[in-house]
Amino acid sequence: MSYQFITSAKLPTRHGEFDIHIFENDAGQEHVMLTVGLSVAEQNTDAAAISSQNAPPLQKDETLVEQPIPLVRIHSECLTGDAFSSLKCDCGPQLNTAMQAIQETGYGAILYLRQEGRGIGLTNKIRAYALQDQGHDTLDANLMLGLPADARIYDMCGPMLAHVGVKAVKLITNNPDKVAYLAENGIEVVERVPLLVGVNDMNAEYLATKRDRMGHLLDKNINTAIHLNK
Ligand SMILES: Nc1nc2c(ncn2[C@@H]2O[C@H](COP(=O)(O)OP(=O)(O)OP(=O)(O)O)[C@@H](O)[C@H]2O)c(=O)[nH]1
Repeated sequence: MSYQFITSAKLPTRHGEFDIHIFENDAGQEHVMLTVGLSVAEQNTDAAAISSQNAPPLQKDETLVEQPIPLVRIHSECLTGDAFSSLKCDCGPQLNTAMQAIQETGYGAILYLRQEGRGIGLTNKIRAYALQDQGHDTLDANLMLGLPADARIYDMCGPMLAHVGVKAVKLITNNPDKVAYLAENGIEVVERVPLLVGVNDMNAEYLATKRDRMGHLLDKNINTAIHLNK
């Protein structure tokens, strides 16, 4: 699958102003990147394309100040959590906290990947929720539908980060798959920043299942974690 940068613009939010960049894959699926303090890598700008046709290659400026490592969140789409403030998961609070943290550092990105429901899509996620209403956990519900526990891929992250010249990150996640993907694809994860926010009575079991059955790096005491509920 190949991924193409399409367009970008400014996006003011209640957390501060981001640049929003749209990428599309061969199937026309759109992925989104929000950035703060990151510039489009020189080889990706129109100016660079023109200058490379007409001028000798640019020499690296030895006097350039080294940039800090950007704070990055790879976030999979969750319509119910991100838009409707669902209490069944921690997605909305995670997104908001990450956006705020990245604004505070002034240097980073959110990669918002359109793989709803861990990649099984919205309709199947709601089918899985119906099974969860009957008492099944988040993993078994997917399996009972004949679907993988997690159908996501992270292939788009490399090209998206390359667009803004990012080769090393501080990654906000509890999911070891994301760390492994980046490491296997030449993006250094200098630090994993854990994120446990928005814990409530309705999602504590969901988080415990992700910890106990899906390998997520979450503390033993999810129930006693600070309830930020941002
Ligand atoms: N199938 C299914 N998907 C869910 C359920 N609850 C949330 N999701 C989806 O799970 C995904 C969560 O993705 P992320 O926010 O990237 O989080 P993560 O993979 O748990 O890893 P972190 O980086 O630690 O947050 C989103 O695509 C949600 O739509 C559920 O019960 N079933």
